[in-house]
Amino acid sequence: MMAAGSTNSWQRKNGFERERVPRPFVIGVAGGTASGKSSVCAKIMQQLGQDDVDHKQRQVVIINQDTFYRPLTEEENAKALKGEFNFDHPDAFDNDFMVNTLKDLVAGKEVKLPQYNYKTNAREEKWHTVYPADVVLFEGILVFYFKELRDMYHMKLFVDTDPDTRLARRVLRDTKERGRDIENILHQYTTLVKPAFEEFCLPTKKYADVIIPRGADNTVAIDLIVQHIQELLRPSANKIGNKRPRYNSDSFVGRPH
Ligand SMILES: Nc1ncnc2c1ncn2[C@@H]1O[C@H](COP(=O)(O)OP(=O)(O)O)[C@@H](O)[C@H]1O
Ligand SMILES: O=c1ccn([C@@H]2O[C@H](COP(=O)(O)O)[C@@H](O)[C@H]2O)c(=O)[nH]1
Repeated sequence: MMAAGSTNSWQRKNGFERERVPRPFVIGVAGGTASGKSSVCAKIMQQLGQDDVDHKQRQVVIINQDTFYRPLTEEENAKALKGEFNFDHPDAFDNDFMVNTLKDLVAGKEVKLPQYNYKTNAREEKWHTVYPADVVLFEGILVFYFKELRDMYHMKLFVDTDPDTRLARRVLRDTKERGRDIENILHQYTTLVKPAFEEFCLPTKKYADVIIPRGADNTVAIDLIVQHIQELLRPSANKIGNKRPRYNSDSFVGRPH
């Protein structure tokens, strides 16, 4: 008889090599600006029952790629204030910081991260701690662009929302929440955001495992993704030879902290 968790030669030959679902389970969530990436992640987190959990105990964490914008020079900052700095180009990010942070989270380490301030186009001085979790959602416009990052995801989601809808949402959001005026938003969007989306973000859609049309409105897609995560993280689903357990939508089964 074979011990639970071990593989026999037939299983190895037929690709049943993976014994364990990786922890943390890392999910990349890409998509254009204002496509609903944050909203989709928030819904996943909520449906996994993690909303009311203290941040130190959370089994699911959301990391926003905007956290990793590199500090600007004075000259770049002057351009940014006029909507003329390209925040949608891969060079706008501190790539090492981004990759090392994700590596640390994958290694089960806690990390310290700044809060990004869209009004000053800079990181806040005070940094906060993100604790190890079972599921890491890493979301941003270019999270599929960098191969080193791409290789760390166990699941890749692309939030695919109509560009007119995205622009309308961006105008509302950036006037209300990011201290911008409409002229500045439209100038930045037409000269930088849209061309960069077409050059750098849209071509990465091909890497997605799941494309989510209409973002957070797509409850069917979000329900399926949440069910899949719950099933993957159920302890008995980690063992080859064990029967798949019945799905229980009431509870998220993760590592006790
Ligand atoms: N389904 C929706 N209907 C209406 N507004 C939405 C919807 N999804 C997102 N929004 C709004 O659009 C803006 C961008 O959404 P967000 O989830 O932050 O997108 P992203 O993270 O891709 O930039 C936010 O102001 C958000 O409240
Ligand atoms: O200082 C900044 C930093 C970023 N942006 C814009 O933000 C979006 C990315 O955030 P989403 O939440 O995905 O929309 C990107 O398109 C940048 O243009 C900015 O304007 N200023």
